[in-house]
Amino acid sequence: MTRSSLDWKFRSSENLRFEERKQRMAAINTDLSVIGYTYEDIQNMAQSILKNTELRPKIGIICGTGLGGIADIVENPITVSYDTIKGFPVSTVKGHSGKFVFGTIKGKEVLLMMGRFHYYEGYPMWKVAMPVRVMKAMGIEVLLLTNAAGGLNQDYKTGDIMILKDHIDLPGLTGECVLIGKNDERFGPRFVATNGAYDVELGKKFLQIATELGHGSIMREGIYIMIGGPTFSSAAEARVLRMFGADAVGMSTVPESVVGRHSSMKIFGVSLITDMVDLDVGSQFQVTHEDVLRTANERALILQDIFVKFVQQI
Ligand SMILES: O=P(O)(O)O[C@H]1O[C@H](CO)[C@@H](O)[C@H]1O
Ligand code: HPA
Repeated sequence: MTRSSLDWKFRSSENLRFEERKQRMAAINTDLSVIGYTYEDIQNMAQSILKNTELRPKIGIICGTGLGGIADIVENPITVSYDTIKGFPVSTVKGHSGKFVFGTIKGKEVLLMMGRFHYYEGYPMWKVAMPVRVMKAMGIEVLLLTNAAGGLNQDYKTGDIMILKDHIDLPGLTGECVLIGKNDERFGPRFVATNGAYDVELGKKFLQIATELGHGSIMREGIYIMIGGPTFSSAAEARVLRMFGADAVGMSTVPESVVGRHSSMKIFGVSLITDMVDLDVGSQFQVTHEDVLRTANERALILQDIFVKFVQQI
């Protein structure tokens, strides 16, 4: 074979791979029979995002509903909108703006995800947490998860801040685990222990900083349970969740935590208790997304203060 025909063969196979990749990325967003992003898909997304910045942060923060204010503490922010990243899902929930923010907090490099994906938006579970794999591919080693959650523990109050000691993966327990599907060992092992997922030292540090800043009275440590949503729990359901041992309920975080653990990341999780879940069967109390956003807004400055010091000390 002559050199030029070899070149041609090489180039046409490259083109073919490019075409296949393009079709695959399109199918990922539209065809539910496509399960998962390949390792190469994830690497490509990570590389395309990193082209926007010279920063290479090791700390990643996922901002929960209404908690995007954490980005206000980021110095010299560089934003990368999700809709500019080929194959990346889009945010559809109010309070999730849909972009990555690179920058520094008191000089320490960070990467924020302003806008997470939820199962109730219609995304398959594997897609909900795939940004965590992209973050890992970008070099993130410590993952800080934040969320808005409803209080189940009757000692809690709206506005409390709960450090996650553990979680209950209700969808996972009922057959919708985020790691279902073909496993690529380059992401992590087939079977993964999720016990002890939340780093104890990070939890202690967060609590200590919050207490030093004078917020000790609103700090809690507890167990988060994930429900699929988008319905808020009925009182009878909430009683079951409480009986399971959960202190707070939400519709996110657990898939990200599981994928983070699968990817050998250090994980910290915190819930802002945006509302107290009614356990009184027959009560007409109805919580709304606006209630959640309002509490998140009210607590924004406190969370920012804690995060500035927390990130500095990681
Ligand atoms: O978990 P995050 O994304 O913080 O949001 C919580 O708030 C929304 C409900 O108001 C749900 O999406 C729930 O999961
Ligand atoms: N239930 C479920 N998810 C939530 C809640 C809640 O009360 N508040 C914020 N996210």
